[in-house]
Amino acid sequence: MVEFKQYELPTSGERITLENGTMNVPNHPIVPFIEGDGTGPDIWASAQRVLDAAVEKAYGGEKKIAWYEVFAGEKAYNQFGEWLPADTLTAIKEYLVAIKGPLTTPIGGGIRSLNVALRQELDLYSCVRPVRYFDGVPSPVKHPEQVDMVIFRENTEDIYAGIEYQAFSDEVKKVIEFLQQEMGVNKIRFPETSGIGIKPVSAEGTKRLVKAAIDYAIQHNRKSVTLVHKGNIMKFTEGAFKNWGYELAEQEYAEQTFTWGQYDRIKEESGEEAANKAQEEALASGKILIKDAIADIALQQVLTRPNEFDVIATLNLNGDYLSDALAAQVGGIGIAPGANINYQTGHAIFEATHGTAPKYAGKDVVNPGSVILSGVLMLEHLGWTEAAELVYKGLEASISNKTVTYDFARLMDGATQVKCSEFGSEIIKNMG
Ligand SMILES: NC(=O)C1=CN([C@@H]2O[C@H](COP(=O)(O)OP(=O)(O)OC[C@H]3O[C@@H](n4cnc5c(N)ncnc54)[C@H](OP(=O)(O)O)[C@@H]3O)[C@@H](O)[C@H]2O)C=CC1
Ligand SMILES: O=C(O)CCC(=O)C(=O)O
Ligand SMILES: [Mg+2]
Repeated sequence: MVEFKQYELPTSGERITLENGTMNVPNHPIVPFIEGDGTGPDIWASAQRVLDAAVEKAYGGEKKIAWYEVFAGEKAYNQFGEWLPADTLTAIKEYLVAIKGPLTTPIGGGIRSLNVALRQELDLYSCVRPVRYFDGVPSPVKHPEQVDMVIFRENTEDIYAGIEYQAFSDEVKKVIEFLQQEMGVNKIRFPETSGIGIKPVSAEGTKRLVKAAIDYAIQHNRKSVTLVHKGNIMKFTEGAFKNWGYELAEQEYAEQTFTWGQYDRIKEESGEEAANKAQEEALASGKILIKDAIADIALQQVLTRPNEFDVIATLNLNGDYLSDALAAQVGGIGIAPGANINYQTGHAIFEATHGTAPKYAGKDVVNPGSVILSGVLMLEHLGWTEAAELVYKGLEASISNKTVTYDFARLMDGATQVKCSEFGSEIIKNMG
């Protein structure tokens, strides 16, 4: 039996478990939730109502989520004097699947990101962010319906891991001295006034992420996985990510994939025509194309040629940039869901792509769509697809009736602008 230092045990529900790779979901699973900072309480309240209504409607009361509040961020600090109490990690480890609102990270000083800490502590190495279009959502591009991509962002490494030394500190002096004296580095432009950030990227970290992306592509009949990297400049981190990605595909998925690495080798040995033919045949036989793109041009091409991108596997920072940019194409960050998953342990935290949007905190105005859709990803993860479908139905109808929150209303002709809580009610009403 789990023991908490400060939290009370859940009063109802049962544990979700993972045995031999199979998840067992009881009818009343305990699901820890973190409300979040800023707009978190508004969007979480709306999302919880929508998810409960969908489950109730889909299963007539037979299934029900036993929500269990755990704490992080400002609420945790105010109640327990800690930003991320150990009990929160214990609870998520114990109950496997959790959902959270956004948490604030100060810029340039103060605490490090609690969002990143949760991903690192639980080793949630895959940040999965599907980007798809819902009919009627206002978009800045001509063909938003062509956007149907799923980003697999490595979630534990890269410059995002937070290994940084502040300019003028004793630590940074040591690091710079080491680099200059032991490693012969003479390229630090202003060594006296530099901060230093370190970017670890490993073969294991890359391969488990790319494996998750390829597995997803196979399970969901996707056509390609694009490895997005800046390997021309950062050869041994981003370049290695590309090479390890191809290596994994060729070693572990030879039957299911064809890579641009293979294409290049055939081209070199037998010419372009032979390489084109080999690729065509592989794709015609249903193999998934594993290709790559350098991050800067990828950011342009997801916009100009969206139908050439399907599943994307990328490093932590590229994935962060790419997820907000892609969200814009299909109507913005108000409907951009995500999941942080470790496919081995089964631990998963579902969360929106956006942050706390502090200027709207407590105003009940922002779009709860991202957390609602993150909840839908969670329902799908639990196998509760009937409930997930109901939320999609309610959301699609609310958008097509043009009864929407401010972010959509400001771009839609003839829209009725509703509050965050009212949008939740609208979705529930439109579930049918
Ligand atoms: N996973 C997490 O918990 C994340 C946390 N953060 C943290 O959040 C804080 C604020 O970050 P910031 O850079 O301002 O980015 P935010 O994503 O919080 O907000 C930026 C803008 O996005 C729009 N937006 C955000 N959420 C919604 C929503 N639900 N509905 C409609 N529009 C929305 C608003 O645009 P507009 O002004 O046009 O209305 C808002 O001003 C920082 O501390 C950051 O570290 C950031 C990202 C992820
Ligand atoms: O942790 C944060 O504050 C920002 C995280 C973020 O932007 C993201 O995960 O997309
Ligand atoms: Mg981000």
